[in-house]
Parts: sequence; structure tokens; C-alpha cells
Amino acid sequence: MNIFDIKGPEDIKSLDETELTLMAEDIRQFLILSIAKTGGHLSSNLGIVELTLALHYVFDSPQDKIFFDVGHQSYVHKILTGRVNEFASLRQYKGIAGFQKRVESTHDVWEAGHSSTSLSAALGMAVARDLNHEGYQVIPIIGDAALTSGMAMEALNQIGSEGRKMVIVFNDNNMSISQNVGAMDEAFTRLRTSKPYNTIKTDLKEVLSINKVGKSLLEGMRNIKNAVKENVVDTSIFGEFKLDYIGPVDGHDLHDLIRVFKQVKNHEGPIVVHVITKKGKGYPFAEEDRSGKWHGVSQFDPVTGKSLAMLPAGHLSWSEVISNTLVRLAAENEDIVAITPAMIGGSKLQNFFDAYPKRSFDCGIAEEHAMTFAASLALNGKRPFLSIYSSFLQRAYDQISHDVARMHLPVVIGIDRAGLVGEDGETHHGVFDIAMLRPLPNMVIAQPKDSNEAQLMLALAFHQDSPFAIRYPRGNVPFTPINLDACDIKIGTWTIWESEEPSKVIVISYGPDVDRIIAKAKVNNKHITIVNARFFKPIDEEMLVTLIQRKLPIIIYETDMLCGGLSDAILSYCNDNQITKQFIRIGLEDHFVEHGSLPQLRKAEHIDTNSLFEVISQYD
Ligand SMILES: Cc1ncc(C[n+]2csc(CCOP(=O)(O)OP(=O)(O)O)c2C)c(N)n1
Ligand SMILES: CC(=O)[C@@H](O)[C@H](O)COP(=O)(O)O
Ligand SMILES: [Mg+2]
Repeated sequence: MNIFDIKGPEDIKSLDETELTLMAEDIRQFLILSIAKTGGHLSSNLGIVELTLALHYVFDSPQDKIFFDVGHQSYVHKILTGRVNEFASLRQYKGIAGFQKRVESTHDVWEAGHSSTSLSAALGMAVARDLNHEGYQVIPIIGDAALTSGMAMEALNQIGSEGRKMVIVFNDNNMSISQNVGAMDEAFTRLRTSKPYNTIKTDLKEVLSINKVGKSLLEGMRNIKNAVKENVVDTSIFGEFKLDYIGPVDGHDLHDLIRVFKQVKNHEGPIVVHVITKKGKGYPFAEEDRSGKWHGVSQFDPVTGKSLAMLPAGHLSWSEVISNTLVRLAAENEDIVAITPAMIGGSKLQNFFDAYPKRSFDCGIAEEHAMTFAASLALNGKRPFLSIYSSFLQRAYDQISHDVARMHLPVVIGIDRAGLVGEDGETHHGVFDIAMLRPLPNMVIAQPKDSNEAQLMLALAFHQDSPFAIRYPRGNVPFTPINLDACDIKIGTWTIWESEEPSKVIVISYGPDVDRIIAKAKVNNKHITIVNARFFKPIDEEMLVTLIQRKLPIIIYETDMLCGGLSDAILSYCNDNQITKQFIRIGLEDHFVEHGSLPQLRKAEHIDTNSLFEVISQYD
């Protein structure tokens, strides 16, 4: 059968194991060629081909609920549920999403993008099922990194005590985006490799054949347990949570996978099926990678493995500008330490980790913990830099409020991927952090307009004593290292650019848009004043009052949520100081923004510079 003929999971149910194996190979080749054209999450999907095939072969989606933690590895599921012909549009504007989406298919029974929600979701489904006297199966698939996160642990805790029927598929590829970290990961490694489990691996086949003559799988396991030794079936951490466990199972052996899933179908209560897979399976570049380079990719040449993304000469990513500067500052200040919650690659912190291994901490997917850990380091005399993606910062809101801001601790928070991020879409746009952080007392919140300002702001952040959030977007920026001692930025000050002719309009904006607007104003000979509102908190009240006194129209141009953003700060100030002024506000309205390229999304949301200049044209 051709993969382009798959309309739904029923189409693969008639295949025999040989045909399924051929299908797995076709899917792999398809994934490589298709993702090479569109970009996307390659290696996790290559690793989960047989596992997804086996699940859809044995269970009956959508009645049975098969869903993936994070969702970045749901491409095979999309292929098997009738979306193969839509892959040319993967992650593109109005195309299929890179994660599960309920509007796309009835087979997408849960949506995510952030890690470690699947087990809580599974319990919700199982409880609702039981309360409704229904009989479907609940099958969350969770990776070894996602499973170490606090949220997953909280869910396991309740799943164990509730004892509801579900099959938790533990997809263990011994990798997070890059290498997995932490004590729990070490426990997984023991579980994966220890002799007893190798024994079980062999015994599993016996168990399955025992079952063929009528005994249940678990009965078989219990027999082994009794026959060998109590500790042979060491259910390890899962046993502590009162979960049954079976594994490890070879995640690329369709035969074993199918037999195990057929067995656990009839199991009462929650059971973990531990499946060992290889991230990047079948594509040597991705298989060998331990750095995370092949986790999420932009377009590449499938033959050479070379990325087709071009970094313009003299540019660096914003993340690199920050991390390079951090390395320089840390050379002068031994108290600086760096923390990442599992995003060492994306945050470009490898150079810091190499330069200062003892001052570098990867906490795993644990944003809440990372923030409180940083707070305590600061309280105890260190100068922590916590790099965190804007959308993942949402996980650490209580900690930044309760621990960092309330105790007024000098944690420097690098908010990476601030603003719209593009193809990852709704779950990943970093558009809420300004609104989240502004109400918190003691916070300084800033965004540089260019890499010079970024370097100076970071230096400033370590020379003051408040919690300091510095936000910067995904993407690249021209970069030259500058003298960090020459920092003349004062907290709460904005800067101003004036056209040569007297201005007819004032635009207040921030971030890299400031220079884009200046460039466009010059080209179009617009007579405007452009303000770089580089601090959201505190705002530059003095400059604001002066601007208002000029009696010109003022446009506040934001590229994040309007609600709670810069214009809200300005309006509140005016209201509280009896200043009457009507502003024109541009920014994101009250909805979640879909996925697509940045230019497309900015245009669709009317926050591109063309939209701004259409408004400017009404006043000049
Ligand atoms: C809350 C949160 N933090 C960080 C991430 C970024 N992230 C996406 S996938 C991933 C690694 C997931 O590893 P694992 O669960 O083992 O799945 P694998 O990719 O290995 O299949 C991380 C850290 C995220 N999606 N959500
Ligand atoms: C699924 C996930 O959360 C990450 O893989 C994310 O897609 C990374 O985004 P960047 O590509 O911006 O690092
Ligand atoms: Mg993994």
C-alpha cells in the first residue's frame, strides 16, 4: 500500500507485519524528504514511526484516545490519520500544524506544544470515561525528558492513586532536545540497561508465548517474578507510583510492539509500557546527533544534510548576542551563573557551559524549579542568569512572583523567543510576558532595539539589584562586540529619533521594529518622531509627558498582546496623572495567533510595518 493512499488508521489494520515494516520505511523516507522542504521536528518523528504504527494498528482511534506529549512527534500519527497529502503545508500559514490540532482531525483528541501535559490529560479522559460508563482506551505517549518534568510527576502521583485503566507509553530515546539530564534520567538509564531488564526483555517473549496459551501477560510477569527473584521485575520508579510496568520493548520491532499492545489492552488499571526508541532513526545525520541540531530543523538538503537557512554575514541570533555577552561578563564577575530549563541549544548557551562548566546548570524541563533555584542562588550571593523562552516562562509565573519579585532578588531573566515565533504557532508565541510581568512589584522589564543595546542592557542588569527581565526575539541581528564598560543606559529611560523636518506624528515602539520604522520613514520621507520605549517597567514618564505636550498624534505600535502591554502602561500613567490624551494603538488583539511565517502572521495581525505606515499616512 502506498502511504499517499492512507485515509485513516483502518487502512493499515489489514496489513501484515511485513507490509507494516515496509510501510514504516516508506513513512521514514517521506518524513525526511517532506521535512527537508518545509522544516519541522525531524528526529523525534523518525524515532517514533514503528511505535505509532503499532498503536494505530492495535487500538481504535479516535474512539481510543492516542495522543502525544508536547505533540512535536505527532507527524506519523497525522500521516496515519489521513493527512499525508497535506504535509507540503506543514507548519505554514493556513496549513497543518506542527502539533496535534483538534480542528484538523477527530483523531487529535488533545492539543499541546508545551511539555508534560499528557498524563494530566490522560487522567481527565479516564475519569470522565468511567463517570460516563464508557469503555474507550486512553493512551498517552510521553518522552523521557517530558516525563521528568514536575507536572508529569504530579499527574503520576494521582494516576497511581486513582488506579484508572490507561496505557502510558513511555517513549524512551534517551534524549531531550539535546541530551537528557538529571537523576531521573539516570534512573531511566538503569531501567533501560540493567541486567534484570535484559532478562525481562528475553523473558517478555516467553511471557507473550505463555499468553498465547491463555494466561494474562501480567500473570505471566508475576510468574517470572516469583520464579526468578522478587527484584527481577524491578518496576523502579513506576512501581513507587503504584503503576504496573512492562518493558523495555524494542521500539523499532513492530512484532514485539504489536504483541505487547495487544496484551496491555486487556490490562486493568494504569500500566506503563517502556519503549526504547532511537531519535533520528533511519537518517544517519540525525541518528548521530546528540546536540539537538536535528530535533527541529529548517529546510535542508536531504542528501548532504546541510541546512539551507542562511545567516547573513555579520549577523548572530539574538540568543547568541546575549550568550556571548554573558560569557564576557562572567569573565569579570565570578558570581555570574547560567541556568537553562532544557533549552541549552535553542538558547545558545553551549559556549557558556563550555567556558564555565561549574557555573552552568541545565535543570531539564522544569521552568518552575529553575526560577526558584535562580531566586535562591541570588539570595545567596550569586548573580544568576536564567534563560527561558517567553512562552515557557508562563510555567514559572508563581515562582517569578512569589520567589523572585517578592523577595526583590537580582535574578537576570533572559526572555528568549519574545514576540511572535512563527511556525510553532499558538503554543509558542512569546506575546504574553510583558503583560504577565508588568504587575509584579520590583521588576525591571526591558527590550533592546539592537545588539549594541542588548549588550549594554545585559551589562546593566548585572550592575543593579532588582529582578531584571530582558526580552529578545527569535531571529538574527547585526552584531559587533562593544565595550561593556561604557554602559550609559539608565533604567526606565527611552530614546528618541527625529526626522529632519518637523514631525507630524509620534510613534512609540520597541525592539527591532524601532530601526525598521526609522529605515522606512527615511525611505518614504516621513516626518515622524520615533521613540524607542526600551523599558516597559519603569516607563520613561518624563519623556512621555514631553511627548504628550507636543500635541501630535501618538501611535503606540506593539508587536505583543495589547492587553497589559506598553500602551496599557502608558494609558494607566495618563489616567492616574489626569492627562487627557487619545492614543492610536496597534498590537495583537484578544486571540491566540496561529502558525505561519513571521511576515505572514504580522500582516494578518496588522502589526507589520506596512500596516503601521498606513496608519501614519492618515496623519502626515
Ligand atoms: C514547558 C516546555 N518546556 C520546554 C519545551 C521545549 N521542548 C520541546 S520538546 C523537548 C524535549 C522533549 O523530549 P522528550 O519528551 O524526551 O521527547 P523526544 O523529543 O525525545 O521524543 C523540549 C525541552 C516545551 N515544549 N515545553
Ligand atoms: C517543540 C518545542 O517546543 C521546541 O522544539 C521548539 O519548537 C523549539 O523552538 P525553536 O526552534 O525556536 O528553538
Ligand atoms: Mg526523549
